Amino acid sequence: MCSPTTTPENNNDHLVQSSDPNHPANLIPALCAKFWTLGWVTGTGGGASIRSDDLVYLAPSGVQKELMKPDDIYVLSLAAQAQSLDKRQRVYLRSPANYKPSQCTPLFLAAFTKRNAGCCIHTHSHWAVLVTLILETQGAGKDKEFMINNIEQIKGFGKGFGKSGNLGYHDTLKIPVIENTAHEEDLTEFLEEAMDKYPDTYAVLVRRHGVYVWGENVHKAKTMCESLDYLFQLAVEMKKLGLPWVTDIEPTVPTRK
Ligand SMILES: CSCCC(=O)C(=O)COP(=O)(O)O
Ligand SMILES: [Zn+2]
Repeated sequence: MCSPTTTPENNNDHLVQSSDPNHPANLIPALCAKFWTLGWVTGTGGGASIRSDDLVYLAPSGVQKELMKPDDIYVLSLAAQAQSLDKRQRVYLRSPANYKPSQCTPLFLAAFTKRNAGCCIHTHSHWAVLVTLILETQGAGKDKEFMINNIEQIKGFGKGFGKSGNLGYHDTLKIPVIENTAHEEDLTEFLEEAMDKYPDTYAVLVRRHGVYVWGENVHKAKTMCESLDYLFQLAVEMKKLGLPWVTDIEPTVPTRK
């Protein structure tokens, strides 16, 4: 089914046709195929979206994300979307036939418009879900953010939107947690709220669901998503061993003789 802005005759197919493996229409299927092997996008859940200047590339909804082809990709213009009178109506430059756009679309758009991200990844990783379940057992108040420090992989994270450099080993990484909703789109207002409350965050956990991670470009979003998944898995194993996620190890200054 095409959106009102496209017809089968004018579906801007050229926007998803490129021999460049780094073109977003080629990269989204390639990334999702890799993410599927990690258990991040199995059973049609999860996905990824890429922004290139004004254009946003999106997957269809409910498809096996590891089997997607460039021809399945939706393309949306942020400028056209901003000018649209009805903000809930999406303005697609290209709509593949017989599909609906990903339910994650408004959440991806939040990362692009509020954080100027170039890529946003949504996973249903077991580790992300388990971390939110562990936090849930700690009760209201303590269940709204995941915190960890003094682990080398924390250096895989940027300091925050508009800031240069990465977090250090002794810095505490904080990832907000929002509650799940019956429909993915309804998460948007809570994701945006979490972005406002945690202006430096590059990720938001969704309880009993997964995680959204974004970055300035594909490389940075992927690096942070991988680092975060590593930390979530580590945190689950640490919990089993009774080890705390946050410790007050003092920074040591090496003395040279
Ligand atoms: C079993 S997946 C349920 C929907 C969801 O959480 C998700 O991330 C995938 O949504 P999409 O519309 O992209 O298939
Ligand atoms: Zn999801």
